Amino acid sequence: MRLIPLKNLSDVGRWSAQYIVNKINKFSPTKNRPFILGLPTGSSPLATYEHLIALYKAEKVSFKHVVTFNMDEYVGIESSHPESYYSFMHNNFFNHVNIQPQNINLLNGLANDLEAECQRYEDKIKSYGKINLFMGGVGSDGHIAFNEPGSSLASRTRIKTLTQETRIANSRFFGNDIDKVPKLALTIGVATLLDATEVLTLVTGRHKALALQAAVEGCVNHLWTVSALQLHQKAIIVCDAESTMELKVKTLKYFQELEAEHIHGL
Ligand SMILES: N[C@@H]1[C@@H](O)[C@H](O)[C@@H](COP(=O)(O)O)O[C@@H]1O
Repeated sequence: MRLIPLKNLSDVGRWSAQYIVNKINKFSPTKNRPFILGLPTGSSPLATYEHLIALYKAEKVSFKHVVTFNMDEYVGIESSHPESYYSFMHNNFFNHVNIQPQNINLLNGLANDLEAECQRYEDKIKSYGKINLFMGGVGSDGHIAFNEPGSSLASRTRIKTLTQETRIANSRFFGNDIDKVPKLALTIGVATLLDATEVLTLVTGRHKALALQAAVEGCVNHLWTVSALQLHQKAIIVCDAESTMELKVKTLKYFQELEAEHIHGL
């Protein structure tokens, strides 16, 4: 695991966006060999999307041959609902870059057969081989995508019941009314995420400090699904200073020293 401790959310956004752009450019994607990028929603990636859009506008990157797969979607709300992950992604990223609509993949939380929809998604990911880079965030309870505490670390894309903690956290997007927050979601599984060639996780804010501790210092454990990143060959966590509050001084110093020595830059 590589831990990149930075100062604040803006630095996390800038670093992660530049990392993604470098990966896309190095890959030199074409129509027949697109770059496959996994994406999250939430507050954590907003700065990253802003920087990605700025880099696109500065002609430092093209998304023409990038295919995206989002991590998750609520069940039961229209894609046109302002808080659907479909709306979030279009408003905050897709509408501002040159991605081709047919290259955008999102789970359909209104599908008649939700299980078939999850299988379709897994099959579509597999049809591309591997996701080259999956960016994600983490919930304050350590969930990745919507893999809530107790999710199987071998899980695949499926329907999940959201915990009270997640619904309370996400009620800020629904006028602080928990009754308006969907109770179910479709989400990629932990194993789906771990299949990606690289996983880039963004962790910011003091309320994520226990989740970061579980990810870096804890045991691999299904109650903190983010800890499964320890099983991945190429996991990078980019975090701000606030989120490191629960890490041992020694742990933080170790990763800071490693990064200072890092000779490959980004
Ligand atoms: N399903 C999403 C996760 O993918 C996200 O990582 C988490 C944290 O969101 P935020 O970045 O807003 O703290 O919230 C939701 O539960």
